[in-house]
Amino acid sequence: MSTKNCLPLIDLATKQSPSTISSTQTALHQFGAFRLVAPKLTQQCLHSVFQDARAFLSARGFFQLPTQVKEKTRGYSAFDSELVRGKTPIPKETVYFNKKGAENEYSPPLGFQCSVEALHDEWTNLRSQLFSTLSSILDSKESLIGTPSLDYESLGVNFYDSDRLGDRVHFSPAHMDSGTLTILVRAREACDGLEIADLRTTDKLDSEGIGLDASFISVPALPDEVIVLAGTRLQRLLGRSKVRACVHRVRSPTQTSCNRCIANDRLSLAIFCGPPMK
Ligand SMILES: O=C(O)CCC(=O)C(=O)O
Ligand SMILES: [Fe+2]
Repeated sequence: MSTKNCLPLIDLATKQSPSTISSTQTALHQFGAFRLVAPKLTQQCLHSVFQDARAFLSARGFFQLPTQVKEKTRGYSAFDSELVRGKTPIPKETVYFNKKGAENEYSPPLGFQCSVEALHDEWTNLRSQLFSTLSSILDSKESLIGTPSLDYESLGVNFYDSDRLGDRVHFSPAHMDSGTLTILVRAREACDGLEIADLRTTDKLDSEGIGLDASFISVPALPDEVIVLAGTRLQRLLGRSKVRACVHRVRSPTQTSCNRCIANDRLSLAIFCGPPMK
């Protein structure tokens, strides 16, 4: 089953056709996900954010800084420090931006902050339109936009290094995100291990059960597109009959059946967000 057939592509610059509307309704129920045209986001990520995050040619990226420096940096979350379902460590490092938290000795390097800010500006141009399009596709009686308790944003740059994985097969075990939507931006490495569950292939409702039982499809990173995942908050708000929270996982490169995956490390950028006030 190819992603292009399963996950519809929304282009916010055009009116949604009846067939896009109906395939998006289906996809939100079957996978909790769809694709979004966002060339400015992917370009900013590839040409700027990811280069500041990872060593590139001669320049040292944030994740190659000494551990003692990273650990004192605001927003940094160390390797294996985050847990899925409160028990399984995730073999990744992340730096979170615009998340309220303890003040730390260091800020992320200025260039890195600026490139993330430029990407965030591109995202801000899409945010209201994405949520209003989603409301109309789902014919939602809940007003998504303008609800103070839903208006939040946090942005994380994730770094996965297969040298530190040991015998684990997943960079990220199957899980659901707890927010409203997650926008995932990745490098153009066609098949980078991201997989989502086909929720019609299982009766299980919890992410652990779904992870063990469901069929998963791989979601390649396509040029100029990002993936939008529904979180448990959107599922609760609109009801499981309309939207299911996406269960997703990331296979390590050695476990990916695609021989174009040669990179040992992997970067992704996740924007966790709810609808804005206007
Ligand atoms: O790295 C990815 O592609 C997935 C990241 C993810 O699932 C998350 O940050 O919640
Ligand atoms: Fe996630």
